[in-house]
Amino acid sequence: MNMDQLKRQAAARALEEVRDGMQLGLGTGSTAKHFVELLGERVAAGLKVVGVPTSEATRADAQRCGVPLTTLDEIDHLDITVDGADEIDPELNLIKGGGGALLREKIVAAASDRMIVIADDSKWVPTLGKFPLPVEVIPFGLGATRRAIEKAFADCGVSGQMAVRNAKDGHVFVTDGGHWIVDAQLGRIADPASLAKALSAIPGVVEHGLFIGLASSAVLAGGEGIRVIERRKP
Ligand SMILES: O=C(CO)[C@H](O)[C@H](O)COP(=O)(O)O
Repeated sequence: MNMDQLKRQAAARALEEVRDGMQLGLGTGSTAKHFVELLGERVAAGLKVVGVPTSEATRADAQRCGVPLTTLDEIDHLDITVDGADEIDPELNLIKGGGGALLREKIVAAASDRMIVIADDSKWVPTLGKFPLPVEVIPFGLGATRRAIEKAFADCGVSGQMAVRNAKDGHVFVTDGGHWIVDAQLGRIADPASLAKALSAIPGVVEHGLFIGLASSAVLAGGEGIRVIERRKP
């Protein structure tokens, strides 16, 4: 089974948790796209749900698949968000933002009763950090923000190269919110919760890709089948 089939399997398993009448957060990325497509098939067959997309790309996919959409201004909570991840550790802390949608993804996940992470099992890691950590920043004052980020890294015992993300056309990648992303190659993040806190305190940082304590469960599809991992209660 190839990677894409594994992603679809994980998405199909998460879909089993969806019930009639639910309000859903719709993630971003290739795995989340499978979920939106499968959800669209269920909607066509009569399932009643509404979704809040975490990016303009997912909005377009959901519209194409016939999934009714709403906003977090029109409803007061979401039952489940289903989203992918770039890395998942055994505490179900995540690195997200490889697709650049981390800000809306975090807002939507935080507004949800449950967040189900769907992935092929290559995303499962003992410690976060091999995947470059995305930090969404305001372009104004970027030099000062970068220095503050470097200090936060040093205070948290990590270091690594940072680069402003470019889009495929070679221009700076601009998020749906009009911000830039700095990707940081940290290698190993021993204490992701402390780093998340330190980054959140920097004025020019809009959001970062560390999702701490947000995921309720992870559905991992691999060659041996599907594993569902529930987050341990604190
Ligand atoms: O965080 C994300 C987008 O901002 C994605 O969920 C993450 O990058 C995983 O993507 P994929 O399912 O394509 O591997």
